[in-house]
Amino acid sequence: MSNLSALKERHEQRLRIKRLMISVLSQGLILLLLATALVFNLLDNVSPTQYLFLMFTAVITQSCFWLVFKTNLNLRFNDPSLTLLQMATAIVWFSLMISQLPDIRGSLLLLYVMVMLFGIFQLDTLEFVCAGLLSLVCFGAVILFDVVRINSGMTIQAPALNISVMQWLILASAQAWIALFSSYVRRLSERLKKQKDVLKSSNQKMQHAHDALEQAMQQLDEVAGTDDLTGILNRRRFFEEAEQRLGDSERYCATALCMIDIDHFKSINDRFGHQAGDVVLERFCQIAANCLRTSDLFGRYGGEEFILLLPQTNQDSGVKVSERIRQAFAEYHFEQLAPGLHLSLSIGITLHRWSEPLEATIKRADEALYQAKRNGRNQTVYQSGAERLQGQMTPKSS
Ligand SMILES: Nc1nc2c(ncn2[C@@H]2O[C@H](COP(=O)(O)OP(=O)(O)OP(=O)(O)O)[C@@H](O)[C@H]2O)c(=O)[nH]1
Repeated sequence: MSNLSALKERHEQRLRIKRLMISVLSQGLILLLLATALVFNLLDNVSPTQYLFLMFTAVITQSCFWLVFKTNLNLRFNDPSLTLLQMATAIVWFSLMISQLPDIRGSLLLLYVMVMLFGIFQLDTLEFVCAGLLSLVCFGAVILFDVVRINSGMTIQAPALNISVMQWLILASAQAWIALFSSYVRRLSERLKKQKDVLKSSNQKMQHAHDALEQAMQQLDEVAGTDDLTGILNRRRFFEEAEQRLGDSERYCATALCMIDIDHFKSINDRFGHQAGDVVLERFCQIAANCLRTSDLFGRYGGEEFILLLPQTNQDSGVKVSERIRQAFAEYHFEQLAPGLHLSLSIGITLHRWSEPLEATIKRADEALYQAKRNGRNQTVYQSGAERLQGQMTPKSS
């Protein structure tokens, strides 16, 4: 058995024991009510010995069930919950009790109905009908037992035969009604289950279609070289152009590289929807583009992360450009999404070292970006290769 199914089995076994505890509690409650009635002398025909006998049989039967569940013996049966067996035991026990309490027999018939409720979701129609018939047979046996004892000359307190027969008929009608009701409930729950499965599989199909569409759009973007949503360079084209620019650059000419990430962008999608997220991305690109020179390279690195290559830019100028973008974006009011909504950026910046691979520069800028996130976001962090220097930091609440 795999770990997962063992875990599931343990969980179900715990549920079965919980269900047993509910039945123990119900029986305990009935015994408590009986004890109260005895203490207040409301039951003339029940002796303490009879009461103790009822209690003893209840304890014995429920302990047996508890042991069976605890030792996992129940797993050998077709229905490991042993619902039918538990119901049958309860029916026999209630019949025993009913036979001893002729004064309140009419009201005690409710207990049979109560037992049937335990099986509504667990038993199939045939098992349910069998349980109902067992209750009728047991109650019939109680009436017959009274008749036999009266005919053999014993003086016992028992309802008149016609009343008993009437009670039996009422119980039979109630059980027939419950059997019909339970089969209706079962059919309904099976229908709901089927509908849920259909819904699940069509959701999966839609998800596959959505993924395929997204993949196709990504491939189109790749071919076009620009990002479909924002219109700036896509990752592949940015790399191609950046490699070329760095290859052509003079040894002593500084080039800065920035990684830019919109803070808490996921929460924008979650709060206002994916389309609102797209609007933010587009707006960010427009704001950033307005802060750049035509010679700067601006690309979408992926998701809500953007990349900037600033040729002929040293540390001071690079940090200034980053801060200009960060501040312009922070000042923008996204009132179409929510009144008073301002968003922020975290930016990591570094200088490209002559002849180092582009990936190494990006890695350093990325580290600076994560430092900016760790510092609390809404800021620019500069990282040179050897030491880390924090750039402008003007945290602004969004
Ligand atoms: N609307 C929209 N969302 C996107 C797009 N691409 C990626 N995303 C979403 O961007 C979110 C990125 O979330 P995270 O990586 O957790 O980052 P974050 O919420 O900004 O958190 P921090 O970076 O730690 O501040 C994910 O929910 C992606 O689904 C896109 O093109 N449009």
